[in-house]
This record gives sequence, structure tokens and C-alpha cells, in this order.
Amino acid sequence: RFGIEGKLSAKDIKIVIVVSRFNEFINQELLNGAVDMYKRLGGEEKDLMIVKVPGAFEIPPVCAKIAEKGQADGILALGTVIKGATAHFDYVAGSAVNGLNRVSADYKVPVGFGVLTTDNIEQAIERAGTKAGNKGAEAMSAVIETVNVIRQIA
Ligand SMILES: O=c1[nH]c(NC[C@H](O)[C@H](O)[C@H](O)CO)c([N+](=O)[O-])c(=O)[nH]1
Repeated sequence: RFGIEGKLSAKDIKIVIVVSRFNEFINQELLNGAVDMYKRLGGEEKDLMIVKVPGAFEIPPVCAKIAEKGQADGILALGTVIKGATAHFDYVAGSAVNGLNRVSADYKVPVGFGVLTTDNIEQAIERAGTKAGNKGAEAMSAVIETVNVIRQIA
């Protein structure tokens, strides 16, 4: 059998969004875009849960717990890491992406990567619903599609 691809349908797909508060001016827009996309793809309120954490560094462990308890068909991680004066950016951004890769691999659960890692605030705003689109909406679409792919393989 060849040609597996995932439909862009959120029907009966349980999604948990884990969103961080740090840079919440941006993250609120990523969340708005993600929720809007979920509804547009036919997702229902009852199948969507939103979990807030302090910063991007705390996203992976919470995603791991959600995945371990089998509470979601797909997980969407939303956050914004903006390069500041310190090297903190590298550690936070690196730990977020490495941590999420582990969750996805360890629990075989699709994880949408909606964590912005930008050099400055302008770039973050561009990706949170202005000229470069909305990374939250894009990542939601990607995780929905991937859940539908996985369902055909299992
Ligand atoms: O989500 C972010 N957390 C950030 N730091 C906080 C980090 O995620 C943890 O919450 C904190 O270190 C406490 O564990 C950021 N910076 O420091 O720049 C950032 O840009 N984005």
C-alpha cells in the first residue's frame, strides 16, 4: 500500500496545547491562531485542552506527562524564545526543541513545534499573525495532519 497522507481534519482528534507565559504578548496570538485552526479543521471544544507553563524550558516535561498518560492524540507546543543579551536563549531554545523531540520519539505521539526562536521581537511578531503568518496555526495544522498519518500506519 503506498501513498499514505494525512487529511486536514481535526474530527475526533484530542489535542493538548502546552503554551508558555514568557513573552505572552506573542504567545497569546500563537494560541489564538492554533485554536482558530483547530476549529476550522472541525475540532470540537471538548477535545481541546490548553495547559499553561512558565517558560519554554518547562514545556517538554509537561508534554511528556501528558503523553505518558495517553491523554492526547497530538500535542502542540507553543512558546517564544527571543535572543536576548545572554546565552540563555541558546540553552532555552535548545532544551525546548531537544526535549520535544524526546517526547515525540519516546511516546510515539505527534508533537507540533510552535515554539518561535527568533533574534528579535520583530521576527516574533511577524510569525504570530502578521506578514510571516501564524506559527501557532501552522503547527496545529501540521500536528493534525500527522495524527491522521499515524492513524493510517498503526
Ligand atoms: O519561553 C522563554 N523562556 C525564557 N526563559 C525562561 C525559561 O523558559 C524558564 O521558564 C526559566 O529558566 C525558569 O525555569 C526565555 N528567555 O530567558 O529569554 C525566552 O525567551 N522564552
